[in-house]
Amino acid sequence: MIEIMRLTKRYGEKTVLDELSFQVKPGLVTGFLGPNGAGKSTTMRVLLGLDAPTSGQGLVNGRRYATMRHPMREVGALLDANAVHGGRSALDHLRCLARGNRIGLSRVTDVLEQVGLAGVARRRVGGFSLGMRQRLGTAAALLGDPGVLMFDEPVNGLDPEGVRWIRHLMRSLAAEGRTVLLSSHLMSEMELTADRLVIIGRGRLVTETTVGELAARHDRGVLVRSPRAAELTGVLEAAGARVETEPDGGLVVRGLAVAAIGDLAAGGGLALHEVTPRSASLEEAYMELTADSVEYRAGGR
Ligand SMILES: Nc1ncnc2c1ncn2[C@@H]1O[C@H](COP(=O)(O)OP(=O)(O)OP(=O)(O)O)[C@@H](O)[C@H]1O
Repeated sequence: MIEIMRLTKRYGEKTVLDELSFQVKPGLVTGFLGPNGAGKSTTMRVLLGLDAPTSGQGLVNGRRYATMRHPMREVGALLDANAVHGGRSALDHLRCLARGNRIGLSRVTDVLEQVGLAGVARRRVGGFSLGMRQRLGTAAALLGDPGVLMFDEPVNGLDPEGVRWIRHLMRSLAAEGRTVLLSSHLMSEMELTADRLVIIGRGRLVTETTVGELAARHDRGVLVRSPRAAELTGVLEAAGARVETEPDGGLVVRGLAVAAIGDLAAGGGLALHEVTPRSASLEEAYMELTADSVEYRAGGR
């Protein structure tokens, strides 16, 4: 369990986190989304004791990171895949971490297998591609078999096979009952991986939701065409739908699912020539939600 409680972080005049509060529950993948500069990395850094909050706090299993005796056994994190000594081998890097955290060396072999790096374990990390470093960072996060895991943009640098692997790994870690927090600025990635979504912008909570809820909230109705549109409107409205007629005669129906519209039309003997759900894509919904909090935007918009 991760608890962010009224977390505020200022750098000089700049407020990076502004009374941010949310919780991340076990057994789920929680997607942590926000535009560039929203404060995702800063939140994770505070949780890991790498940055001190200006006020408020971030707790893992009810405790601050700094007070944990063997932190890697409680929380594993991948923040920056490049933050590793290039002169060492993957094996030495992990062994060193294991010793420092009183973790049995057999775990090193296990996690190297798990992330697919067993074959290159003795190679110098300096020669690793970004994707391989992401895997090594993931291995380090998993080393202490922690119940809480945090990954900052873990798919950066991974090829499609690697992206699929990470997605599967996140889901299986959550299925084992672990708390998984996964940051990204890409909704498309979260759509496939996350159960819950925590969306922030400019250091503030925009919304806590699920993929399904977000899609429903941005439902734009179902476009229906029928040669007997007026009669169909009556039937649908009688069933509780809100129906608007478009200039070209199409009906935009809200409050009824596609199947219900089809059934009602069939029941009334009314032919349908088109039934198209017009839900906004999750990406559009996310862009709308965060439009006011985008800090860095290309010119001309
Ligand atoms: N040490 C620092 N000093 C001053 N400002 C900082 C510092 N670290 C981060 N910031 C600022 O804090 C803001 C939030 O940064 P953060 O990296 O947490 O965002 P993010 O949501 O992770 O973004 P991204 O998706 O780009 O990684 C940014 O505007 C950044 O410039």
